[in-house]
Amino acid sequence: MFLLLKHAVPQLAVASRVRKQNAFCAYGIFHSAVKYVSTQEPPEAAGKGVPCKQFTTIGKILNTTAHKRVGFGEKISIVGLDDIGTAIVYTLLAKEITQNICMIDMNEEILEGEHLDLQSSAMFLKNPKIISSKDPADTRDSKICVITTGTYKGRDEDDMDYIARNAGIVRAIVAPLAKYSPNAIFLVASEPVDILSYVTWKLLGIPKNRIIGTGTLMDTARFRFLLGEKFGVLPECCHAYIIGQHGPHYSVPVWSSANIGGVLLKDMNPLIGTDKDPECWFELYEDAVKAEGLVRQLKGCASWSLALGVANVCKSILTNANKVLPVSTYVKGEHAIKDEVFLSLPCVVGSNGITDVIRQNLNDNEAVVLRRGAENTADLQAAANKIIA
Ligand SMILES: NC(=O)c1ccc[n+]([C@@H]2O[C@H](COP(=O)([O-])OP(=O)(O)OC[C@H]3O[C@@H](n4cnc5c(N)ncnc54)[C@H](O)[C@@H]3O)[C@@H](O)[C@H]2O)c1
Repeated sequence: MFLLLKHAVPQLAVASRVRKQNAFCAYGIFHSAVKYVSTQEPPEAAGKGVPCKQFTTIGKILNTTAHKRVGFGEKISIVGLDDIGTAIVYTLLAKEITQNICMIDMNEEILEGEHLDLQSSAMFLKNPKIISSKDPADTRDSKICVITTGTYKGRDEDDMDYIARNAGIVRAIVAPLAKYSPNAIFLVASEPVDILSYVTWKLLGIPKNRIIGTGTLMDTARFRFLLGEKFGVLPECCHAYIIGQHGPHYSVPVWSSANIGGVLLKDMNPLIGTDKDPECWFELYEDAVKAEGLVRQLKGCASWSLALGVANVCKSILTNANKVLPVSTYVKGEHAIKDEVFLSLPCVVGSNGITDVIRQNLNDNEAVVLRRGAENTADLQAAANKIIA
């Protein structure tokens, strides 16, 4: 079932949009007379009580008075529908994590285009229910709201200006989302992800277990990929984490507990991860955290990998799988962190969001870098605090 249009009616005043409108009419979905295409409602009679011929035909074939009940599963709303948001929607549908999606953006053309594209794939999916809208009211009763709105940092832009701008965007969207889905879990993917997770928590005042930032999930995924390549085993069998602040500056590769099949790498190579290691394993970490910037330089943004990561978190929530994932959470008090910040630690993710934080046995150096990242995040957060005060 595809629903659209209440809030995305094309602007007929613009010539090119008129052409687009006509093209869409062939599908009968963007025509103003057709508000909904629904598998749940029986066809209405057309005109003044005279049944439409088409519906008469349907009535000869089907018992149209019987309502067809379709189970769509729990609803996931994705806010921000450019490269990242679109990749997330596609991944959620293709991996059959939910059949109940709401796509929100302020750009009507993106909404229409993506909706039409996805509608064309209904035959290959499981007849999903997809709503496209500018109106946050359409996210009502979401189990998860994924935030991917944002802007990228300008080449010479000051950190504080960039943070303030993206905090302002989050401020504009999260309160209406929480109004319509008061029990939702908020999954923040927008950058800077740790600070925007904090901003979401501060603005909404909801329990911290219901705010999850993608944090170092992708740093860890890339780290495990590179380890897997070295050892010739699946990345998921490389038990290694990058924690702390997302990105290349204050994230922490936890070499002290990295293991393959229960064998600690540091037991085989006590210098592993240090700059004194003759095997230079620290380069794996450096490559992992630099990869996102490289992808961005080459193709705009790391959309597919992040989408799979987000889908993985969503699946753990919807199935109450209690997966342990390195995601951004409230960390004050963990590892002697004094600042009120969100950073990544291995977290247990289930139907209530983050239900536990794993207390890793970090070595002194790892704990120091983690705390330094917390201080740096708190300093940068000052720009966001001004916006949300
Ligand atoms: N967490 C990670 O690992 C990671 C990786 C890559 C990118 N990102 C971040 O993900 C975010 C999205 O990336 P993208 O390439 O899709 O970004 P983008 O800036 O191209 O797209 C953002 C979308 O949000 C929409 N939008 C902006 N303000 C809105 C509002 N108030 N209401 C509704 N829609 C609004 C825009 O119309 C646009 O479609 C960025 O913040 C980016 O930095 C995160």
